[in-house]
Amino acid sequence: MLRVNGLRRSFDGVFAVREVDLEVPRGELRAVIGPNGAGKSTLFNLIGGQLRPDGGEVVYDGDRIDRWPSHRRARAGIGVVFQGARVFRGMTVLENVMVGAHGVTRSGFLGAVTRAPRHRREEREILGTARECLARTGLSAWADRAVDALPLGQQRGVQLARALCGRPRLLLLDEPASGLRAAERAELAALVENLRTDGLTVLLVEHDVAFVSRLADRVTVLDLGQVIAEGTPTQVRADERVIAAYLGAEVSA
Ligand SMILES: Nc1ncnc2c1ncn2[C@@H]1O[C@H](COP(=O)(O)OP(=O)(O)OP(=O)(O)O)[C@@H](O)[C@H]1O
Repeated sequence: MLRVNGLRRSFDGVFAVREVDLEVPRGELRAVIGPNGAGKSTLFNLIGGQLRPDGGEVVYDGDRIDRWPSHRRARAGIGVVFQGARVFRGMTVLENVMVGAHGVTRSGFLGAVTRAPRHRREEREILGTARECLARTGLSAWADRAVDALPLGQQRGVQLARALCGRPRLLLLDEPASGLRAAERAELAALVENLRTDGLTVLLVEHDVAFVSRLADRVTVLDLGQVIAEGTPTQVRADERVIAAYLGAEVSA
């Protein structure tokens, strides 16, 4: 489903991602972990299309996509939930989720605003999709509530539902559990697990090893922009290079 070969990206001459190889089969939930500054978000943005690589390639479903703009990747089925993403305040939960579908309709958001007949038809389709995605994330009962009124855990659910509205086949999640309380993390984990059971391929970038251990089929560990280990959660947790990278980060923090 996703193959990354020799991917490189530097900022001001310093490598953030250095010769990274990654292969994620269809239907797998892959976690990418690593200490602060390991290059996780950079890798995420190189796959999602927010950044261009200096070298190497990203192949998605047989197509080389590393020069494609992010909206083309979205249309091809790559859904993204960014680190620290915000909900649209002042809008309802349902409206927040509908925004996710506008990007993939032919008329887009502008068409929805001008309300031509075809756009009205698309608007109805979008509404249906949004309701379906809210149901998938267990948020239907909140559809007409102001999104600001929801606790942070459920706001993350709204972001997930918004990404699902684009009907992704590969879902990229950057630290979705950050800032959540233990019970909210558990709920989010259950939600992500359900998506995987539905057949979605998921790439989950996360700092917290415990969170991914329960969820991931396999884990790729980055440190200083390079892959230092890859395997099942049990394998990487026992890996000496991984332990050293995390301990080193704590000592220097
Ligand atoms: N836009 C940028 N401009 C300059 N340097 C950057 C930029 N983005 C990332 N970096 C640098 O690249 C390195 C990797 O950063 P990145 O954010 O990818 O790591 P990370 O593993 O996601 O860290 P965190 O867990 O803290 O989010 C860091 O040294 C960072 O300072």
